Amino acid sequence: MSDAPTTEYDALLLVSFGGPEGPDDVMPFLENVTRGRNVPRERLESVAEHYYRFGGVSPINEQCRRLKAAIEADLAAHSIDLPVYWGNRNWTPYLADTVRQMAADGVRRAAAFVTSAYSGYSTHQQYVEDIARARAEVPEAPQIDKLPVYCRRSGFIDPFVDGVRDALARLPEDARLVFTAHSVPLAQPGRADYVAELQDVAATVAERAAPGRPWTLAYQSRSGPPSQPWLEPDICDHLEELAGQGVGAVAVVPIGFVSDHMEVKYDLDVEAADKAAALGLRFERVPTPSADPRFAALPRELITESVGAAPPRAGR
Ligand SMILES: CC1=C(CCC(=O)O)c2cc3nc(cc4[nH]c(cc5[nH]c(cc1n2)c(C)c5CCC(=O)O)c(CCC(=O)O)c4C)C(CCC(=O)O)=C3C
Ligand SMILES: [Fe+2]
Repeated sequence: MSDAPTTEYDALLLVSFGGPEGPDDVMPFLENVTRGRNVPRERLESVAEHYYRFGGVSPINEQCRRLKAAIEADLAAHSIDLPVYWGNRNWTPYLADTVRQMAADGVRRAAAFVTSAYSGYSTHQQYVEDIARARAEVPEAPQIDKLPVYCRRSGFIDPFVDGVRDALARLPEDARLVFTAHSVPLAQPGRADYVAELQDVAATVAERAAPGRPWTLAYQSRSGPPSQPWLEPDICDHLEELAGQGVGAVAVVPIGFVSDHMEVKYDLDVEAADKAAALGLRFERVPTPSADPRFAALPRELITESVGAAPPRAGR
């Protein structure tokens, strides 16, 4: 036994959504994501096209590899000896396989950092359920605690603040800020908490990066049957409305995402950017936190706080 203070955790598990890594992965991935969900066939086919346009490769896995490396670098810089594992809900490396490996390595209790910052069903509870399902598949699975929702933490907010300042510096004085997040059905459990957090994050980023500048919150990437109401306004409809009001430039801030997922690369960088061009709107898309060292420090900060003591030092 060492005298160093110990954490209750003996591993960190990075949990993400998962995405295809080639054209043959696209349909099986989409089937994994939508199993038991009410997503129309036409929607699946058009989303498949978004992936094919990028060679069937989602940016999310490379983002996870970079984030994992940045988290490892942060832990090492703080002399914290905690192995980092990575598992996905919907594609390889699957959560259950990672949990099996953790059990084989003797991990007893892990903290989970998920690549989604907010409360709500799609953004929080679904991750908790999928972690539980993966554990149920593995004999002697370690205990896995999801770390708290972190959307209000500076490690998440600060990179957006910097990005907004940079984007506005490239745009005319009257540019508007448009925050955007993934839409969800109005009936989805936890929707009110999700929206309240988004409004709070948007207000905080706007106030810090551009006090007094008008801003709005829009939604993107709607799916589900058209009869079902989802959070609005849609970003493209909203751009049209702004152009109609005489606005000439927008900085679009994807606060609903931690990295450049396909929803950012296609729904914003292609679809919304094309829409803006057609409307004669100047358009800048602000970067996501991605592998920013401030963001990569969050797992360590959250673990340290949850334990109320310093994590173990290397070489214990
Ligand atoms: C709130 C939210 C986030 C943000 C929080 C978080 O980051 O987790 C998010 C992230 C993501 N969603 C992703 C992909 C997909 N989501 C789908 C479908 C859906 N998303 C929903 C919500 C969210 N989704 C909902 C309510 C549905 C309807 C079906 C259902 O209720 O489940 C579908 C099916 C096709 C379609 O319907 O669009 C796909 C392919 C990827 C990977 C992207 C990549 O490859 O880079 C990521 C990061
Ligand atoms: Fe999604």
